[in-house]
Amino acid sequence: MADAQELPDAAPVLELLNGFRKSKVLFTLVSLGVCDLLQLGPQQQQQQQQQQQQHAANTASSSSPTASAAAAAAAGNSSSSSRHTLSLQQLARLLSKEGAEPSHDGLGRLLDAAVSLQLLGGSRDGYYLTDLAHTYLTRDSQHSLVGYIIHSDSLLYKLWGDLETAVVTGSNCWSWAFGLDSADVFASVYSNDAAVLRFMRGMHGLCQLSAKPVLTAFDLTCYNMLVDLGGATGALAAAACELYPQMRAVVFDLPGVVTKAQQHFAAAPGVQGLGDRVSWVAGDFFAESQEAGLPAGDLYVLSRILHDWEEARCLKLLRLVYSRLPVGGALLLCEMLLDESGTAPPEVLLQSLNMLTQTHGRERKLSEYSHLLEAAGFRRIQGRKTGSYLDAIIAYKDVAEPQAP
Ligand SMILES: C[S@@+](CC[C@H](N)C(=O)[O-])C[C@H]1O[C@@H](n2cnc3c(N)ncnc32)[C@H](O)[C@@H]1O
Repeated sequence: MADAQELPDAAPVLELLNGFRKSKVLFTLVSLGVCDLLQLGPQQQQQQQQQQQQHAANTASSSSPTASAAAAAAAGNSSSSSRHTLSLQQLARLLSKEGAEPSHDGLGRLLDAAVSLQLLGGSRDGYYLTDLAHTYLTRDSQHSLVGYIIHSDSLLYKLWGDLETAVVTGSNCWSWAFGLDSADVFASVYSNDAAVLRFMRGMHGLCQLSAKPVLTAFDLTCYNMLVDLGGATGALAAAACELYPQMRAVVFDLPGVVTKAQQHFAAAPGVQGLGDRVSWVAGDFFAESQEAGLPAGDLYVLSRILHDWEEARCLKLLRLVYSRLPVGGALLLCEMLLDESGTAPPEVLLQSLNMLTQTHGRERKLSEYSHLLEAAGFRRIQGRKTGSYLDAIIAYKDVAEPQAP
């Protein structure tokens, strides 16, 4: 047996072994709403409690300010230089459910772990949000990742719990983890109204992270009408209109998603103010008769769409886009690019496993996207690593009909 000195350091194994614990601290901190409470601070908390009491006493009053209005006001006032602090006792009281406070011991351990992970600062006498948490872990932040964190906690964590089965069978985990339909992925993702909104909030936050880098990876100044297929909340479409003053955009998505986008996101920061430059159309890009359904444009976008599907459906969608584009038009793909070796970067390989647990798709190399795009008729295909969450690929329609392969 090898001498102890010859053993490789076990630290990387222990780091991997414990990785899920860190994720779960983040998930629990956010799902309990600790960061939102710290963002509000004691004054706003008191104000909010008074408003709730007033509201309860006078339910007829429709002009009572809401908690989120108070949160927005607090968000406006809050900065890293004027941090709110709440003690363990205060937080426990604010987190009471039906009069029962959470265990001070349990909550204290969670909060101290969050301090060690640089999500919070302070100690039991007074915790506060770090800049990181203030920006990404509060619901009302313009850059909030709370939606994707809640989605990860409520769905992905359980789907990944069945990774071994996914690996052995080569298919997603919806039926094992939730008893849902593994064949109809989006029917499973959108299993109820709350799930639709949760997924959309998740997509919104992540999309905002890389919208600018993917939209500036290539020169898009000559396009006037962007069609974002599967564009969900309109985050990317809105960012495109902000970056390119000549551009208008239409977001195409499933009917239930479009309804929610119009209800909940049309007034979101970044989307609001663009007037009628961003609009939504409901439909199904896999429906049989698509000629009339898909909006017309000179720049189509597929952002995190192809990674949901196997090659046959990707090709079907790419051929449809090609047929709808005018000559001179382009398609922008926003996806994570695998290196040509197929063994890096790690985050893309992990995302490909993530797609295995929940979709029919995978992450791909530029050469694999090129192959699909060429088969659909596209030419002059270029890929760019953006250094951000998503990479960009552009492909052009130079001739009216796809050439025979
Ligand atoms: C992974 S999300 C990507 C959302 C957005 N493009 C982004 O990057 O944040 C996939 C999107 O495709 C939409 N979608 C799935 N199947 C669709 C279909 N058959 N027709 C239209 N949209 C669809 C979903 O509703 C969802 O908004």
